[in-house]
Amino acid sequence: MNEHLDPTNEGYSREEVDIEKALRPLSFEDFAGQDQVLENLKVFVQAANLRGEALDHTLFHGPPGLGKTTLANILANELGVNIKITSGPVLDKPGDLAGLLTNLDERDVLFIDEIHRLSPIVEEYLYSAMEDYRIDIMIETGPNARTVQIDLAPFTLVGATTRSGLLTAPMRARFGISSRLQYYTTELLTTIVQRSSSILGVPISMEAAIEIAGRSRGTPRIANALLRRVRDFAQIKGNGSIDIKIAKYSLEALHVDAHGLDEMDNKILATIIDKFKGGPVGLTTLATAVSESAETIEEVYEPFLIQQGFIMRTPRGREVTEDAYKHLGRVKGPVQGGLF
Ligand SMILES: Nc1ncnc2c1ncn2[C@@H]1O[C@H](COP(=O)(O)OP(=O)(O)OP(=O)(O)O)[C@@H](O)[C@H]1O
Ligand SMILES: [Mg+2]
Repeated sequence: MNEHLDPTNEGYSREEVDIEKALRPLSFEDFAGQDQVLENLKVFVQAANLRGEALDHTLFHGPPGLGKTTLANILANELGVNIKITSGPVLDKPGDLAGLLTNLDERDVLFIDEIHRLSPIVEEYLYSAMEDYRIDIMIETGPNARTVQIDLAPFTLVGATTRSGLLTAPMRARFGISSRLQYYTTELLTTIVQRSSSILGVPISMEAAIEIAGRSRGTPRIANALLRRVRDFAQIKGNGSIDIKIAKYSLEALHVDAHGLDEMDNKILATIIDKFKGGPVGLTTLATAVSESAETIEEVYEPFLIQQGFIMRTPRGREVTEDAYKHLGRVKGPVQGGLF
């Protein structure tokens, strides 16, 4: 989703990636929103610091761009430890993981992004590391090959996933702390846009910040990406500062939807309306119709559409609301009247 707005994607310049880094909050203090999650984490981190112990293994789940990676880094900062970063698909074999694990110092954070994509064999290998801080490693090869058990420094595994439904039960059970991140309100995103503008050194009016925030699909990553594009327009077509006029002009030029809905969001709504008379339609049927997996629809797209009041979940399936018809400029129900 919004891949073109994701600066971690290929095709983005070094500069964009650097900006992304500069905008990333580094402490609990800088991090806006997710109050409940943050409040709990602060307590757990303080307690771990007080006892000089490693923080419990922590799982962050929720849609893309809401701050999972950011929070993993913040945890390491607040614990005063190092962080090693890897991701599920990168860890091919247990040996890759062993190398990382044995290099961790006491209380360090090992961050595994996309943890639902670990191969089963690597995942299994991780269990004993998480539970007993112990792993088996193979030494020598051929006829002398044997495994020895080695102890690891007590560490914290931080896992992130957009698809918690794909995590295995044993994996999930090994996380002492599990937090689901929520979409951000326009108010929160407004403060994030203002903070980012001040880091970028671009003046922005309150009205403009609200406009950008409102079109960011509840997502800080999108808010920051839109801000950077609007900044380009302001510098080239305006006087460098962002007011409501240049903000609206730029968002129009970028074809950003008034609610920040992306292509797939709109496709889901249009499909329910056009192919299923507005619903209710079952999740798997809908998934097939829009060529996306049921899990992705359920975990990535639907929560935002429900939060925005475009979709309802009913016992018989998904239904669109009046607002969805309005948003797409459609008329609800059988066409009334007519010429004859
Ligand atoms: N609470 C926040 N306050 C300010 N900025 C934030 C916040 N959360 C996220 N951001 C910004 O949004 C960007 C995206 O966040 P992050 O990379 O942590 O998302 P993610 O949940 O890991 O996404 P993905 O699932 O795609 O990996 C960050 O670089 C950061 O600048
Ligand atoms: Mg991430």
